[in-house]
Amino acid sequence: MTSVAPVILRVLASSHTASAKAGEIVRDVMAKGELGIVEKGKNDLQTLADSSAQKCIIAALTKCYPKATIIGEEGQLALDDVPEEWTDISPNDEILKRTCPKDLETVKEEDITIWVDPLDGTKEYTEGLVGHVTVLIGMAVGDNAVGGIIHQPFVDCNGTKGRTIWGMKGVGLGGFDVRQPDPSKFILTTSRSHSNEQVEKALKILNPDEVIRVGGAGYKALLLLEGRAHAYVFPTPGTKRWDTCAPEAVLNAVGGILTDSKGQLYSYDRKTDVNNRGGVLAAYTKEYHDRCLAAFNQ
Ligand SMILES: Nc1ncnc2c1ncn2[C@@H]1O[C@H](COP(=O)(O)OS(=O)(=O)O)[C@@H](OP(=O)(O)O)[C@H]1O
Ligand SMILES: [Mg+2]
Ligand SMILES: [Mg+2]
Ligand SMILES: [Mg+2]
Repeated sequence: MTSVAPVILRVLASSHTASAKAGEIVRDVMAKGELGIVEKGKNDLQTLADSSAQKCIIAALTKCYPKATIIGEEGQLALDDVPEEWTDISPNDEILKRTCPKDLETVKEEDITIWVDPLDGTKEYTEGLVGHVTVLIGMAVGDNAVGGIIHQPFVDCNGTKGRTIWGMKGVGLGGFDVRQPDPSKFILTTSRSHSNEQVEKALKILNPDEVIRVGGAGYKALLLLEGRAHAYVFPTPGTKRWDTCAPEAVLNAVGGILTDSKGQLYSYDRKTDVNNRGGVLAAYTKEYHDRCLAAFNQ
């Protein structure tokens, strides 16, 4: 009899495939050109791609893991019109072959909370800045973000459309080569479309050599892992738990950190308030996270 991988690894492996399917949907909506933009709130958009990609991910993961809790940015969407092929996913083999960390081996399906942001960087998507767009699927056990997928629908990888980066603490990172940032520089990344006075004040205090303004929490986390920025700074409310769960887990997989702007970890428990009220401060290394905290506390 072949042994079955622990459920947390299987959820990560299935999420890998679901994110790629969602990415295909995001590309298809863009190719058809009918985005169906609706304004959910102030400077907060939803398109047909956001809702369709969420339906795909939630329908697929619910089918495989009915006892897990799944929370999606776009709320409760009816799943009765989801085409069969959107849910016909097989888990990623490379992830299934990995050794599960001891402390996650006994996690049960019902202990897992899955945070889904079907399209991170919607504002940028509607403006054609598709390189900023990611599909985010984060896995939490109790308060902790333990696994994450960051899928880039518009980045090609080895001849296939879309690139999927995955991470799990104690397992590592896949789909991406991390690079250290230039130690002689200090480069920050922040929001392109949701900045405000508080953010600009913090950037001034940190006095960076450069500020890279891009869309999406997922894309900003990738800039950290690519060594293009030293810290992700957004010291104001706006992002939600589905924006940060996957980026936090992926950063954690290689020793990175994501907290609020005071250095406090967020809880990803299913019952938590979804708002990241304390903002976001993230870095690939503790050194740069500490440097920002020290500057804020002066
Ligand atoms: N003020 C405000 N109001 C509503 N929503 C907000 C706000 N600030 C950030 N966000 C959401 O956070 C996601 C990332 O946005 P940004 O890249 O602009 O900013 S951030 O620096 O990552 O916070 C992005 O998520 P998606 O909705 O998934 O695209 C934003 O909608
Ligand atoms: Mg949104
Ligand atoms: Mg988002
Ligand atoms: Mg979104």
